[in-house]
Amino acid sequence: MRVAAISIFPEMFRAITDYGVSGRAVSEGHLVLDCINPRTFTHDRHRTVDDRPYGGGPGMVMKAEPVEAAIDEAVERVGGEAKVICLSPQGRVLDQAMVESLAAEPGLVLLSGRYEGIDERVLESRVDEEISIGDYVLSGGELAAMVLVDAVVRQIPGVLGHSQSAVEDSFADGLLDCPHYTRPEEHRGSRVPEVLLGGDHERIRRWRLKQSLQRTLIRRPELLRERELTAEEQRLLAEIENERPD
Ligand SMILES: NC(=O)c1ccc(N[C@@H]2CC[C@@H](O)C2)nc1
Repeated sequence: MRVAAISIFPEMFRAITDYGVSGRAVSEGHLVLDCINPRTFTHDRHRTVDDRPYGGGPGMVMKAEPVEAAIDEAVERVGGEAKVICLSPQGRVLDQAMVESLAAEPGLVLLSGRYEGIDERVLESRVDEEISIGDYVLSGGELAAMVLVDAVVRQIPGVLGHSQSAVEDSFADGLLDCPHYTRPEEHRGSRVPEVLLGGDHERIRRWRLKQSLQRTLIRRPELLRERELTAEEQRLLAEIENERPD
């Protein structure tokens, strides 16, 4: 997948190109991430990318010209067919379904604003979609862009080894993840659940599914309302309801 990130702080993206799963995706060629700085497309001595807001008010606004020139360069780098996304609190909130659909795109241009935002004429004319990673304000779109790239890159075949299949990711099946344990069996007086110490894989699978259902019911019940439940999941939920303290 080819991604072009537009930001006045391109170095920030080392956080995903130089580490972990996304870093390996880059080194193995599953992900190509170009960073493009609007400042490159300024022509004044101070390389100005921002200016005061019409109508007054605090802060500065990113000028349309340098950002649009950066978008042109980004679309070319990505190879023409690119979805141009701006990260902002005004966007549709990212969820796993959107992540999976973005992973199917041939190329993405991710626009990260700073200051109070980007001149609206850029959003109107050059941005296909605004996406938010949640209902809170950040100082810039870069961290949101990196969250999106990390989630999307996990969906690319070959990025996660068999041992980490994205299919088993908690949100992949619409449930919260089950608890995880590793050695030692007893830690500060707390023991690993016995079922996990045995070798009965079917019993372990069922226990993990029940744990995921229980956690989802307790912490995020709205996720269950949206989800088709298998017969087995319905049975396990009934068991959970019967076991719940009154
Ligand atoms: N929740 C989010 O995804 C989000 C994205 C961007 C952002 N802040 C930038 C700074 C200026 C403007 O471009 C938007 N805050 C929150």
